[in-house]
Amino acid sequence: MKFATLASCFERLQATTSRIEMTALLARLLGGAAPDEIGLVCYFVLGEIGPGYKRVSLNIGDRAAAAAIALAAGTDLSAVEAAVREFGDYGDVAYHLIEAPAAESLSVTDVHRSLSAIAGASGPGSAEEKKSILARLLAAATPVERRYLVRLATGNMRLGAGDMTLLDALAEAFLGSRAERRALEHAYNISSDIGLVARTLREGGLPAVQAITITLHRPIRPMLTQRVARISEILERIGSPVIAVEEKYDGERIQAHKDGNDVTLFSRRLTDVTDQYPDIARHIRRCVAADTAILDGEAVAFDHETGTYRPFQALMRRRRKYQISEVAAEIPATYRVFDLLYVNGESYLHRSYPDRRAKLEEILSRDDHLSPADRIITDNTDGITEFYLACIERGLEGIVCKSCADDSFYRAGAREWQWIKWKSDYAPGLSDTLDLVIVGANAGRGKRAGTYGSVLCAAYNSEKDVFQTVCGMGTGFSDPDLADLPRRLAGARADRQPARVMANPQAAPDFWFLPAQVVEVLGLEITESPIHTCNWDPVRRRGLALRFPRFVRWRDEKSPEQATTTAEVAAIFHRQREV
Ligand SMILES: Nc1ncnc2c1ncn2[C@@H]1O[C@H](COP(=O)(O)OP(=O)(O)OP(=O)(O)O)[C@@H](O)[C@H]1O
Repeated sequence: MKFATLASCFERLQATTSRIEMTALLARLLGGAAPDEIGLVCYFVLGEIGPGYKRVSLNIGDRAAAAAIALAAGTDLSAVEAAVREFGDYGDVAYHLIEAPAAESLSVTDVHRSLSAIAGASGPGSAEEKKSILARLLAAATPVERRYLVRLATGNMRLGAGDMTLLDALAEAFLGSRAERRALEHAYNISSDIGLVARTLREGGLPAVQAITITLHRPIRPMLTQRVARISEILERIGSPVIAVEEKYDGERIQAHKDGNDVTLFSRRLTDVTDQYPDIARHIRRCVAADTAILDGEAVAFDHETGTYRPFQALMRRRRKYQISEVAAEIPATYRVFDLLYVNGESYLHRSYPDRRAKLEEILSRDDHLSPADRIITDNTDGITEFYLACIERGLEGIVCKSCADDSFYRAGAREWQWIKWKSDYAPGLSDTLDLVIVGANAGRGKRAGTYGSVLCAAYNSEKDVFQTVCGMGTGFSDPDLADLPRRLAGARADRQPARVMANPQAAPDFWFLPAQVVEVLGLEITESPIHTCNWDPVRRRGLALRFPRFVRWRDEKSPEQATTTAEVAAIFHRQREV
């Protein structure tokens, strides 16, 4: 496939404000891709050059992009900088500034090869090498291609298509309808690699996709928890006669892959964080009695002298330090394992939670640094409440209740009623904060001139793969947070309402943003609203809104699709009413 075909599809994707049209455009594009290209096309659409978990970084910053554009255009840096002031985007600068006619016709594979060479360049002289590879690509390209080459290289693709939109498009192209997306989702959930799913589908059809299996060092998308409004609802919601109540740790979710002595650790966003936790990798080598295994658990900072857990912030301090081995000694992390997904070549996803837990206990030799999550088994609410209070006393964040039924499988990537969390109350009305996605902002006035006065926040509708607004938020920010807002949001600026953002005209902000930044928000209650589109009822012309939202913190470890869902907001609203 010619890269020009891709670039012209990208132009159309950017111009559309309809998700259905976006899916149709992508389906047509994917339908025309050859087996060895289709995976690359998927990565490019997502603004990447490989599966997200591989952490392939091109490391082309604004300065390097400017230098490459100058080289390809035969001008100096000051001309590029002037054009950046005029157009505001390096892709547009490359489009306008480089005048040479396209030297050759680039294929998708050519572009991927060159970008991979840029990613692979390291050591002294690599900055020069990256610049000249990019300049050569730009010189060979047409103006529209240049726009997207620069956006790919600088990590600013901003097409607004997410992985679920791509799965819909693949289903439409190869299985006849978007309704078939579910058939592809499982393969994606256990491989976290949309390129692989696309390639397999293109080559071998649905049976081949269904044969995709768990592979070590390739992350599985994590199973997630639901929430309820009252502790007394937990048993009824889970629906199994006995449940397990586990301690809830306030640390970082870590999926550990052990392959002999080779250990890989993945974060909640499925990036490789092995370098961040050399201590945990060591404990896993020592304490896991299996040749191969995939564990799910939480890394928590633990004070071995006092035997108490330390807060999430302590763990995050490790991240900022360069010399991780030194900080690891100062702030040791322990690994509390709550699930087993795979052992000695066998998937455990379709085993019940009690079976998985029994095997987990069999293969773990527990010590201070690594142990299965502490828990009780109970059939009554008093038992749950007692354990919860004891957890809070020990400085934990709360509990996670889990079904023990025969069908309590590990549902990769799903948020269902098999796992329910209960945390200490943050606010009188809500039992939890929401994680929302910033999709817009209003200009600041007075004291806030130069930054934003408020941001427009949205929840994720996972059924439709769109973002629906829930509130405008202007309070809770510290002065430094406020001052930093424009920088934080700069990369996501969009010149019109993005296709996957649903907002009513009354809520239209001064500036739009593509869904990228996730923020934790505290609020008083959920109410009906004629303005916000969360769970929009077209007949009553009402959605749901969060009242009195306050900024709590940034959730950089979450992707927009991992934000609070509109279904969760609806569940909170209905339960609030019952109370
Ligand atoms: N015993 C446990 N079982 C499952 N998850 C646990 C447990 N202890 C701690 N956790 C953590 O709790 C998280 C879910 O609760 P929480 O609301 O704190 O996190 P979140 O990031 O806001 O939500 P989510 O991960 O569900 O999107 C899990 O992702 C996991 O990292």
